[in-house]
Amino acid sequence: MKYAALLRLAGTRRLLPFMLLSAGAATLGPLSTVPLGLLVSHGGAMPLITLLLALLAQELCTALREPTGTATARRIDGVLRGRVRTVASNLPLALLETPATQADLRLALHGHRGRTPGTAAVAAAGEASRLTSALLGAAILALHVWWAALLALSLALLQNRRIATMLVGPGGADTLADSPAQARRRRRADYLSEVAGGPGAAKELRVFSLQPFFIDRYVTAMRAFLTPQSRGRRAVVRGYGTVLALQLLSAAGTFALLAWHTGTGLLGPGDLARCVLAALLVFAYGAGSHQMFELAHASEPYNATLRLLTPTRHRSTPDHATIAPETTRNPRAPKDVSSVRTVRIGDASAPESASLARLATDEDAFAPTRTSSIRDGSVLALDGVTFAYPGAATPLLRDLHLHVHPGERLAIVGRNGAGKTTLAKLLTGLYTPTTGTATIGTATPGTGTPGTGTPGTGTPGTGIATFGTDTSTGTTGVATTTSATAAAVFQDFIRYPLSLRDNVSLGDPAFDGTDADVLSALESADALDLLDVLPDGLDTPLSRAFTRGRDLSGGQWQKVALARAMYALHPHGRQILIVDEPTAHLDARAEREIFERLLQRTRGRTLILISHRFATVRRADRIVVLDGGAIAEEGDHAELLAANGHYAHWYHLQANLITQDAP
Ligand SMILES: Nc1ncnc2c1ncn2[C@@H]1O[C@H](COP(=O)(O)OP(=O)(O)OP(=O)(O)O)[C@@H](O)[C@H]1O
Repeated sequence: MKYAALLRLAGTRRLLPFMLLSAGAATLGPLSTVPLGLLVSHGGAMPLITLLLALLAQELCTALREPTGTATARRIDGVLRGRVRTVASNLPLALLETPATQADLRLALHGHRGRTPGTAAVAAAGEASRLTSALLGAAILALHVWWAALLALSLALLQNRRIATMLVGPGGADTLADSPAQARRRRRADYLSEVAGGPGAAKELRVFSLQPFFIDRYVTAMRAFLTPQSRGRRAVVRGYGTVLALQLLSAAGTFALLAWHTGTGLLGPGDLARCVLAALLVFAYGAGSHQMFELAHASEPYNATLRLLTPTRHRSTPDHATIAPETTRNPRAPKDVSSVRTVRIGDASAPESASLARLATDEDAFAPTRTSSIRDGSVLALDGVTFAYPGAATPLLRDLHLHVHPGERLAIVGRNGAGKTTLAKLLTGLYTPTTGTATIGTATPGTGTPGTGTPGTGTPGTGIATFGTDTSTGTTGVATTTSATAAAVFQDFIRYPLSLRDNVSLGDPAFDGTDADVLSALESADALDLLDVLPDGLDTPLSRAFTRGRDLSGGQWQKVALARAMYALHPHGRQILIVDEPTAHLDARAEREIFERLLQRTRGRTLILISHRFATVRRADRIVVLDGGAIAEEGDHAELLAANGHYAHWYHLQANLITQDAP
């Protein structure tokens, strides 16, 4: 029923032909028993023509149902996937990154073995059509010999149920294939197959002669996956014996009854023919159908989609922040903030029992809820922020207080894994604090009205996004933002398989920049010389998957990512730039060049720099040293050297490394 309810998502234009054809396929078989009976009992051209037309129409309905069903399923899946994408793009980043959310997204967007909620909805209609046909057949049979109808129908229902249990019920062969243990084995085998045969690992495999090792592991993993599955399949083959026995019993019993009644003269030849055709329709239901697989396999993608579209089901953290005047919610926020903008994600009150069909058509619950671009000024503040990744036993960062002033150049340093990138993501609203408050907004006092911010709207220059503990409900606020205030280059920047121009101008798709802007960004990232090696200049696709496409070296890609961020810093562009190890792949000359231009281009804007290179870090206005989940030291280069703590130690260590190697 839950699957059939999804059909309405397809819209009348697609649904109507499909439903009409399904109804035709369901009823024309039983209806053709009438001309058949007449033909056998009285002969004549009319019943013959009617019978032929009925059979032809049934064939047509069955054949045309296939493509209309596919179109219906696609439309339903399109609607659901659109919803899922909207929700995913509004999920808190830390939650989006969890394996559980990723698994749900994979299922919701790609289905399971080609089965989706859409294919299940169509299969549900198909099953309903088969059942209708069987019931009508049984009714026709009952008109003549009611106990033959009872026998055939009850055995057909029994067979159908038996097949369903055998194939897809608990312990059935296909549930075995879908069990978490089997899914793990399958993933392992797939991974090993990819490593052993894919291009990604080919270099290392050859250098270390690892192919035999991985092939051997793959064979073992595949065997571990296939053995229980073959056992399950053998059980199915054995189980089919029972179904076959029931089928034989049903056919023998029904036909014996019909023969007996024919012998007693109760059934004439026409009645007998009608009854035989009606009985065959009932038997067909007992034989099962591929639609039963469709229904069973769709449960995983259906449930994953339901979890994603029902935020309260899915989230391990509370999922909404309410709109409230900033002063009541965030007493420690900077005084010059001008208004509050709070972000709502989905509908936190969505009932547990909500059906997917209803959720998918609830316009209010999933309207895009991004904050507007806030581009004027840049207050960044963390107040008493503690942050733990979902599922982590202990917080990574504890009770942090950090205010970044507009125009400040702040460097964050610390050991690997200290939480520098995480801190930068908190500062820009990409992550939401587990407790405490992160404030992101403007420094333009006097504009805007506190508490009037509406998600998705607002005037640039008056907004402030506050994320954190929601004192009105006692929950911890979870909100997301695209961090429209900030441009960023993270360590895992994206290598878009698009043209060089697109790779740069994606820094701000809303900015109608020219090629001159793209070239200027490339120049700032010391990447102009790329144009000498790319055959079609800015139009060259940066992927070898395209004709005349080119791949780039690690350093060249990093320059392109930097150029993308530089592009976002156009005169009306982003006010904050985060660069996470921006020069890790670059040679010393390029590093120096780029850093100078970075400082120039971010003049008057906020720069947050994460780097292990102290030659770069030392030029920041303020350096924050993260250690043990807290800010251990804070100050400018000279102050931190004088303090003689971690920073001084690491700085001297790096300096010594270079001077020791010097001639
Ligand atoms: N999405 C995530 N989910 C769970 N844990 C994460 C996630 N991202 C990072 N971590 C964990 O948080 C810790 C801090 O990571 P982070 O990237 O902030 O460190 P970092 O100081 O920037 O490190 P590095 O100097 O190596 O880049 C690490 O232990 C990491 O494993």
